[in-house]
Amino acid sequence: MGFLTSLNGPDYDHSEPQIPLRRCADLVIITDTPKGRGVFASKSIPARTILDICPVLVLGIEENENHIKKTSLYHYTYNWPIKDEFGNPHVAQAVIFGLGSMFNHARYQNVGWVRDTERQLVTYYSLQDIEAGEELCISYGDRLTFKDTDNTDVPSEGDGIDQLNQIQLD
Ligand SMILES: C[S@@+](CC[C@H](N)C(=O)[O-])C[C@H]1O[C@@H](n2cnc3c(N)ncnc32)[C@H](O)[C@@H]1O
Repeated sequence: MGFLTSLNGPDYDHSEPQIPLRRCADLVIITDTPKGRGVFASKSIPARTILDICPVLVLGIEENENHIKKTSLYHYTYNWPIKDEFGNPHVAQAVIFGLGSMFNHARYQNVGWVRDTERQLVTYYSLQDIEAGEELCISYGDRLTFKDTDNTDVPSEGDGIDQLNQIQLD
């Protein structure tokens, strides 16, 4: 069985209401980075280490449109697939508790994640060996609402290219 399969597979007994949680101990938050707060490795972390298993709050689509979109919380939400009463798919937003909301964006991310829609969890894991002192980042996609401090290739304002558009977390 593969590593990712084991995140959603036999490790979890879906008939049990009890969900095992795991967080890697070798992580710190640094508060004064160019990206604001960020998650960093305090020791080296091997590839495919589970970093955090985070519970999720799925927001109603109208709740998000009418309220959350007007607040800073919106910049911490993930796209979350849901189905309506007729089984039609929609994309809602979800607040991720735990470290999931603290990972900054990098185009070359070293953190991957797996969504468990049934149990409303996201599991984060290292995609590669990570050195002590390295920042742990996910990719938010290529439509960002902010200027990426890592990416010096972003065209300057006035180039007519609207790159800093909407956040897109998957
Ligand atoms: C989900 S939060 C990440 C945690 C955040 N840094 C904090 O201090 O709470 C997303 C916000 O972090 C900042 N951010 C994340 N990645 C960034 C990057 N590559 N360059 C600049 N700012 C970034 C942006 O302000 C973005 O709206």
